[in-house]
Amino acid sequence: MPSPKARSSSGRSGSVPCNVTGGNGRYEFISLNRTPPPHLLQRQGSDPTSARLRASESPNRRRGSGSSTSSTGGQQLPEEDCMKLNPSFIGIALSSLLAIDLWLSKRLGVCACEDSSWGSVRPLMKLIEISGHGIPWLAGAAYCLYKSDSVAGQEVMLNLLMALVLDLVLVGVVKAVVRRRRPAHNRMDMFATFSVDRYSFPSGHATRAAMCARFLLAHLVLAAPLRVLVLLWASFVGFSRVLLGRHNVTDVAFGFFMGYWQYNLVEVLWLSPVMLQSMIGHLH
Ligand SMILES: CC(C)=CCC/C(C)=C/COP(=O)(O)O
Repeated sequence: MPSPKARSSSGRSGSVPCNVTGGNGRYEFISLNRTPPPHLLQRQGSDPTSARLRASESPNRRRGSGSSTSSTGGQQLPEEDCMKLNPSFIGIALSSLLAIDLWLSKRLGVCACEDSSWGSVRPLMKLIEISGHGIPWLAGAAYCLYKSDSVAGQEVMLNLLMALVLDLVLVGVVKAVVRRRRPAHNRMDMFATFSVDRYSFPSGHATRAAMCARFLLAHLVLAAPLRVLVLLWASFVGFSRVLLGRHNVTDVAFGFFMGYWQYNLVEVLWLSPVMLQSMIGHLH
C-alpha cells in the first residue's frame, strides 16, 4: 500500500510514482523527481535491481555532468531524465505487441511439420506457397509476354515483369535491413530461395500476393467471380505463411501493406509503349 505521506509528496507536473520497498518491507511510492529518503538511498548501493538501473543510466548522468539541467524542487536533474518516459512507454507497447505476435504465430503454426496438429493439410499449404512463389510468376509473365501478339498485351506483361523484379529487390532490401529471424518452429524446406530469405520480415509471398492481386484486378481480371477468387487467393497465400510456420503474423500483415503500396509505385513507373520505343531508340 502506498504510504499517504509519500503520495502527498509526489508533485503533479511530470512526477511519476516509483514503487520501492521501504525498510519495513512495505511498498512506498516515491517521485522520480525527488530525492529518495535516506533509508532508500542506502539500499540502492546493495540492491541488484537498482544496480542494473544505474548501469542503464545515460552516460551524462553517470558522469555526473550535463550542461542542460532542469530544476525541480531545488533538485538539479539533466533534462533528458524528464524525457525518458515516452521511449519506455513505446518500448513497452512494442515488446507487448511482439510477445502477442510470437505467441499467436506459434499457436497458428499448425502445419509447420507433418506431425503438427494440422500436419495432414501441409501439402495443400505448400501448393498455395508455390502459387505465390516468384519463379512461377516470373516464368508465367515472361511466357505471356513472348506469346502476346498485341501491343497492349505486351505492355501489361512487361510491366508485370518489372513489378515482380521490383518486388524481389524491395523485399530483399527490407529483409537485409531488418534481419528478423524466421519462427523457431519453421522447417526451412522452401525451394529456390535467395540468401536473404532466411529472414522473415516482411513475407515476400504476402507482398507479391498483394501486389499481383491489385495488378490483376486493375489490368487483367474483370469478371466479378474471378475478382473474388483473386482476393481469396491472395488472402490464402498470406494466411498459409503463418500456418506453415514460415512467418509471424506481423511479417504477413506488413507484407500485405508493402505489396499494396508497391503497386502504387508500379503505376508511377509504368512503362508505356512510347517510352519503351524511345528507350530502345536510345540504345541503338
Ligand atoms: C527465387 C525467386 C525468384 C524468388 C524467391 C521467392 C521466395 C522464396 C520468397 C520468400 O518468401 P517468404 O518471405 O514469404 O518466405
